[in-house]
Amino acid sequence: MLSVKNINQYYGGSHILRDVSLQARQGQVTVLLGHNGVGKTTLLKSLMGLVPIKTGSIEFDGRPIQNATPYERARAGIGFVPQGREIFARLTVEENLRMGLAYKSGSTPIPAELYELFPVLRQMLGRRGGDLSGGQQQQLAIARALAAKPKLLILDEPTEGIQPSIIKDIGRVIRMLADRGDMAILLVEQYYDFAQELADDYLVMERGEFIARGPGSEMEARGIRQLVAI
Ligand SMILES: Nc1ncnc2c1ncn2[C@@H]1O[C@H](COP(=O)(O)OP(=O)(O)OP(=O)(O)O)[C@@H](O)[C@H]1O
Repeated sequence: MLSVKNINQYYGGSHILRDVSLQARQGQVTVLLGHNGVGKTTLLKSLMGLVPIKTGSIEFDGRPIQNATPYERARAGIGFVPQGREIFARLTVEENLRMGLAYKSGSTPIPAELYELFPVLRQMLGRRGGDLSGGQQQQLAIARALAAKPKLLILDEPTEGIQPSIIKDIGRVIRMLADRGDMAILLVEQYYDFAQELADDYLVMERGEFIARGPGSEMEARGIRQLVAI
């Protein structure tokens, strides 16, 4: 589904991503862990085309996309839930969901399934995004990314600052989407228990490189909890 090979990225003279390679497969949750500032968000932004890469290739659905614009990548089927959610505070919940369909034709309906995944959104359709709680905004950000039915869903720290009951709901949705088998999920996460529970595969980044990777079932035995502990 997603195949990334030897990406190198720089901010000015700082070498941020160093020969990063990874795969995200359909029906699986690939979890990326690492301390603050190691380059996780930069990697996700590189995958979305929001920051340029110097070298390396990104293949999605069998096609190279490393030169495509963010818009083209979204259109190709990549949904992105950014760190901090980036909800449009002055737009309603419904308008925020419609933004997820912005590149589709005007008559494309908001999939009803989104309200089954996140029932709270249906009750709040007319409310402004900025008036939602942090957890509700996170659910809205995920639903907005799902509106266009992506084949790859990328999430950047969806549990950050969110209360435990909503974290559980979000975890359930991520697992369910992966188990359905038609979507690949790439999850950046610092909350170890959440990451371990969801991971089919894991990657650990340090200073722009992967220092550990393997099946999620082996995370505990391989001491990944200690490796990423703050
Ligand atoms: N726009 C930018 N210009 C210059 N340097 C940047 C920029 N954005 C990030 N950096 C630097 O690149 C490095 C990687 O940052 P990045 O945000 O990718 O890390 P991260 O692993 O996602 O951290 P966090 O968990 O805190 O979000 C950091 O040293 C950061 O200071």
